[in-house]
Amino acid sequence: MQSLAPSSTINIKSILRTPSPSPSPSLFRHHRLTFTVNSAARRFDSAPNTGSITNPAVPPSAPPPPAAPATPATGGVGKSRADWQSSCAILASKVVSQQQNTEKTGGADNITVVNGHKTLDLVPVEKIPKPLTITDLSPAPMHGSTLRVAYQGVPGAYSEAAAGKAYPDCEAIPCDQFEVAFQAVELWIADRAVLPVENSLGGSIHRNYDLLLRHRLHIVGEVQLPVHHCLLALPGVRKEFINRVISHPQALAQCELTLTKLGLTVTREAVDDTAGAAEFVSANKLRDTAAIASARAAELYNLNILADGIQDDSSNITRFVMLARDPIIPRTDRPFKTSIVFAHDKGTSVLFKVLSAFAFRNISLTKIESRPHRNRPIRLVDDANVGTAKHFEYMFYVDFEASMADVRAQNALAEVQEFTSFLRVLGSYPMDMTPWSPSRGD
Ligand SMILES: O=C(O)C(=O)C[C@]1(C(=O)O)C=C[C@@H](O)C=C1
Repeated sequence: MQSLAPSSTINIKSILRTPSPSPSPSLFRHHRLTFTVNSAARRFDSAPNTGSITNPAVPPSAPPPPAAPATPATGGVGKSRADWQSSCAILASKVVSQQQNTEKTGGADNITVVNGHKTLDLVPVEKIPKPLTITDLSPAPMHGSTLRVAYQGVPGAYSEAAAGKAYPDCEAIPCDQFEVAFQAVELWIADRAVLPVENSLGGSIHRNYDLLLRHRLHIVGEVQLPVHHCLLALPGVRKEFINRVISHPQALAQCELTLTKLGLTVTREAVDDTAGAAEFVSANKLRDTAAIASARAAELYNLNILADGIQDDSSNITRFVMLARDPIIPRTDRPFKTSIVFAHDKGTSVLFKVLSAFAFRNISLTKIESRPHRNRPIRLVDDANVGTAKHFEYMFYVDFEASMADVRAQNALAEVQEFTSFLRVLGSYPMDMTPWSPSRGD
């Protein structure tokens, strides 16, 4: 994975207004994407719920990329997939013409006719383009051959490490908010986003569940990352000097007991990400503040490691999901997981009925999460319902261990749809099966 040095920030609006049709890759290499509300961005925020099953086995037609700036040209080949395909067609027709011409002239003449025009520089026979295969038709990077992966945070964040684990040769693009990572993919600035959804100690990262519903991206994979926290401070600073510890709220929660054991019953302050906390201590030369972050963050921001492995549990794992504009085609030849979200209007025991649709088919659930329904969070009930002052409405997120290509999953979902007023498949994707051991400092 290519690492990115942090520096000043740019915003999506300015990227979209860049007049050049091919923004330089270095633009991204040194900047962090920030959030500026613009009309394009708002369009995605308000994506309506369909209330119907979205089947990842049937990829929706991809939206056209936005204006030219977001679709850089790569060499002589066109910018979009359509350009690229028509380039292939032109090349192919050149080859045919060349062969015909060679037959006629014995190969002496290298001028030929393509689509009625005389042209030079024929494609040599040994470079005849290969026919398209099914892999050519799967979602491909739009920025040359390097996959661009958006993550929240600055270099040194665990999310950057997760992006590298998910896509080893990717170019990781730091974003200042989760929402920006979603938008970077929607606006074709990035090809994928890798975002945390739950941690073995701290629980769910609710913000990302809410954003999954508000945006139209698909879950195409998952990675589990052992998270090994360090306590970082400026060189020369000792633990006794510290009167404040800053980090991402999840990281603070994951180290709460250990901090107390270390005698650091000091102010704890939440910031956007762990590496950002390290960068802040370093940039402001704070001698009374420590950051909880990775060993890589210590290296990047020239901090010392005061304590290593300070997470309260050595098996501290964060699960990240990989998001893309298009779903992947589900398969049955390896373990798959499917994530859905649903809501129901009325009826009794709906949740029980939904869960039993999976239980009766021996499909294991790996996660269930409820979130207050954003549009109708609280409804007051009438006086007859004495004792229940308010009625909450929820969206339920469920992960189960089966592929959408598995007939059991299809039948279960058909049944779930009968009990629910809204159902969406967020993605059907290969399970991360890598065995993990207690987190190490890597
Ligand atoms: O702050 C970071 O480094 C992140 O990547 C975010 C995050 C999170 O959101 O949970 C990721 C992994 C750790 O659990 C702590 C923080």
